[in-house]
Amino acid sequence: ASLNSMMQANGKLYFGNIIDTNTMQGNEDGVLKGEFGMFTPEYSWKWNRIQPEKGKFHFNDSDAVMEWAEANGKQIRGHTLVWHQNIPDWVDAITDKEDLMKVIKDHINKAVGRYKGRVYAWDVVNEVFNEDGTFRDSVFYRVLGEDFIPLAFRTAREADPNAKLYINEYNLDYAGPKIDAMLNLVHRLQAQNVPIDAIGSQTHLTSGRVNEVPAQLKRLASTGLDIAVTELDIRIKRPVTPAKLQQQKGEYALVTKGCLEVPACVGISMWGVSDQNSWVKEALPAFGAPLMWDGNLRRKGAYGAVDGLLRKG
Ligand SMILES: OC[C@H]1CNC[C@@H](O)[C@@H]1O[C@@H]1O[C@H](CO)[C@@H](O[C@@H]2O[C@H](CO)[C@@H](O[C@@H]3O[C@H](CO)[C@@H](O)[C@H](O)[C@H]3O)[C@H](O)[C@H]2O)[C@H](O)[C@H]1O
Repeated sequence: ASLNSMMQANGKLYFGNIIDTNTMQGNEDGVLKGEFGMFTPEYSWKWNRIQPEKGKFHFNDSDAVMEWAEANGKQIRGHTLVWHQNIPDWVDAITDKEDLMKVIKDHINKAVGRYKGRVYAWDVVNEVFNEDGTFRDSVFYRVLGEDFIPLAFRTAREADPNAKLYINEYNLDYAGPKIDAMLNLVHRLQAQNVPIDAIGSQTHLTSGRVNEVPAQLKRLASTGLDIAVTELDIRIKRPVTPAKLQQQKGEYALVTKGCLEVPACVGISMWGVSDQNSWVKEALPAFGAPLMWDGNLRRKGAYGAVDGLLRKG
């Protein structure tokens, strides 16, 4: 039984992972198709890929990802529409309110409209907060303040009334000003009847700092929205040792159990298959071995822990 089918047997919608042009025909293809049911495009659906120049849209790679999913009976979580990273310079340079609102609406209408009725969800806004709970600096916040968030959600809802609309963020894994700010923002959006359906907790974790995850998932669920673990990996401070891998096993089980125990948690998505191809390798070289398969695509103890937990049901 696949992780996806066992997750469904436990009353959830999916167990997912990432996909993109670099992995669609790669050596992970078999594991991706065999284990996972929901896929998040790793980079080809981001603004700098879809609209690198104003008014010029490139959908070749994003179409290929959508067609790969449909050809293999898989679903897609669109990622991501409004994010401070991977923004072309022409967007970053905008200073006029009306101009930026028009540009945001146009981008969302084109990107969401193209896959209308074909995607399960969209990460509408991504990573809007600093660690201290203040809003992160971005062209969106600089020019429009917090208003870019309701604008993005309302536009996405009109463009695809069926897609689940997410706000997605990292480091919501422990109590502190960032998750407090997220909860307060969601309450403000709900009070304004902004069409937000769910909160995505990326869950990029550091081994040894995992224990609060279940409690924080419960807090996110207290908003009444769906929640999901959207980008799971648990990186280990180097050197990676058998004892640390043993600890990681328990941590993968704890996060999975944390989602199983919260009815509002619809599913878990991983951010990669093999340790070899993880973003952690380049971005955080002091850490390693964050995923459930090793560099030779052998299942790690982490896989066994999750598999065992889901089988127990
Ligand atoms: O940073 C990790 C997470 C954090 N949360 C949000 C989530 O979206 C983010 O994911 C990472 O987000 C990063 C920025 O978009 C992605 O990095 C992109 O990853 C792509 C594929 O490797 C890179 O594209 C390749 O770049 C190469 C050199 O520039 C080119 O030669 C390749 O043709 C091109 O495909 C992009 O430059 C690089 O920006 C990572 O794959 C992806 O794992």
